[in-house]
Amino acid sequence: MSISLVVLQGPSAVGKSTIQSRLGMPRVVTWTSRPPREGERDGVDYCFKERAEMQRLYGLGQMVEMTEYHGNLYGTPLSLVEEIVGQAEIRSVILDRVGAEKIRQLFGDRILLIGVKAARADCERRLEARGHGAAEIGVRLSSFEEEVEALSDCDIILNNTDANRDKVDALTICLREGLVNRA
Ligand SMILES: Nc1nc2c(ncn2[C@@H]2O[C@H](COP(=O)(O)OP(=O)(O)O)[C@@H](O)[C@H]2O)c(=O)[nH]1
Ligand SMILES: Nc1ncnc2c1ncn2[C@@H]1O[C@H](COP(=O)(O)OP(=O)(O)O)[C@@H](O)[C@H]1O
Repeated sequence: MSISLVVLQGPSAVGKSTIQSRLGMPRVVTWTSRPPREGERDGVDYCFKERAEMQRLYGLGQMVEMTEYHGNLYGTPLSLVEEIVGQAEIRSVILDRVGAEKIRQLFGDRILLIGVKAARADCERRLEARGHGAAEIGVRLSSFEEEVEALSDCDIILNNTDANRDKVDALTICLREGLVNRA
């Protein structure tokens, strides 16, 4: 087994970014038309792009995949995939189900697809703490159940509830050590 890319998938606020940062692997920074949240930096959290530019590049075949998620575009430009192929180091990326499926088609067994879930009530609390209002939380969690169901295609599912935090931390470290030592 030789993994090139770890993909994290799951509903809003289940803890994908938290787990990604604990994995400690270089991150693939994808593109979005969503405006940056407070504290997010262009080129670090996402490359923040105009919707029209993303659509134009998609039309030119320069995006490997692109998806509309709750009113915003998210996508992976071809250049990022070329970067992954050219590097020995394992990278990580956060994608929704559409992106994960496409990347799996391209990378086959070279991806490890980690599904992340949590209790809906935990996610609501986390989104509230992140400063989202009730309407925004409603939108972000409107596809919660379908997104959790879609995780059945993942290689591993981490149940990142508030109560499981320490367990998930420990598992994430095991995963990192196992993957990096095998690379
Ligand atoms: N297909 C695809 N999905 C992406 C990409 N980047 C991010 N996403 C997904 O977009 C969704 C929304 O991300 P974001 O707006 O950061 O909200 P959050 O999940 O609440 O932190 C998440 O489910 C991500 O998995 C991408 O390049 N391609
Ligand atoms: N197991 C956990 N228990 C409690 N809070 C958590 C847990 N995992 C993540 N969080 C917190 O939940 C919030 C959302 O996590 P984040 O990683 O940004 O989610 P996502 O990337 O899936 O939207 C953050 O404030 C994070 O610190």
